[in-house]
Amino acid sequence: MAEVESSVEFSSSLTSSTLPPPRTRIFKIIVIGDSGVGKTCLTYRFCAGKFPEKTEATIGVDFRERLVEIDGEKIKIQLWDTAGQERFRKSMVQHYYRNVHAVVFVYDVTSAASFRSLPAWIEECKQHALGTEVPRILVGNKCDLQDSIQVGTDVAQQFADAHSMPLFETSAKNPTNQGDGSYGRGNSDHVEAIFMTVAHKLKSQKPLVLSQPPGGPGGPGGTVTLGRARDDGGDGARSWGCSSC
Ligand SMILES: Nc1nc2c(ncn2[C@@H]2O[C@H](COP(=O)(O)OP(=O)(O)OP(=O)(O)O)[C@@H](O)[C@H]2O)c(=O)[nH]1
Repeated sequence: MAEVESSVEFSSSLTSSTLPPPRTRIFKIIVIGDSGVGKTCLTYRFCAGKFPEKTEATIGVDFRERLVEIDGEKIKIQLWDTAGQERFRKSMVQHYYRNVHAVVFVYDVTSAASFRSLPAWIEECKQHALGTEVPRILVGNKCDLQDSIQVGTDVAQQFADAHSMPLFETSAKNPTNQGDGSYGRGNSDHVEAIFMTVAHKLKSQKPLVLSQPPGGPGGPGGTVTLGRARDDGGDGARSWGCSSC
């Protein structure tokens, strides 16, 4: 990070004709929450534009990325889809909390237990030195399952307010309006809007630049070795697992 910031200062003294082409900024956003709440489906929806036909429990961490343009600047949004199951997390946890720009906490609106787990996820972030200065949002997923809702909007909103986070309720499966107007707007993709909101917020802050480190997304000079474990195939999504797991 420091290296990048100093190179930006250096560049400002050059004329535009001598400037190197701008590097694409990368926003690293981690997505955390209980197993089964839909983290993989949400990240896949944003990066591949569809609901995955089949998912398996994430092992370690998968990451997916998508290049977007905000106010004329190309930005790479890198979503780190973390494992919800404790036994699949242990070895990776300390690595994916490095150089994080924003955190997305996910619960399942049809699972009160996943909502009750949120304080533990927030605590884990704290323990990894992620303070409130890092933008955080709360997402209630699976809103398409209207008949099975266990976590009402009111209680979720109270929780979000208490933790100074915006709340979004959505569905990775059907991110457009379900007819009652409770989530999604018209035909717009609500999941898309959620992640783009985070990206806009990050862009509007003091530049938080993370250059693509040589050897993968583990962070500049990171010691973690990430090896390709699975390829989702031609949709801009990539999956990685810890080669030592
Ligand atoms: N109806 C409905 N089902 C969903 C939605 N999102 C995810 N699911 C289903 O919920 C199950 C779990 O989804 P995943 O995305 O794998 O959950 P996860 O949070 O990544 O789970 P871990 O990898 O174990 O941490 C799958 O069967 C999905 O098809 C949604 O918005 N609506």
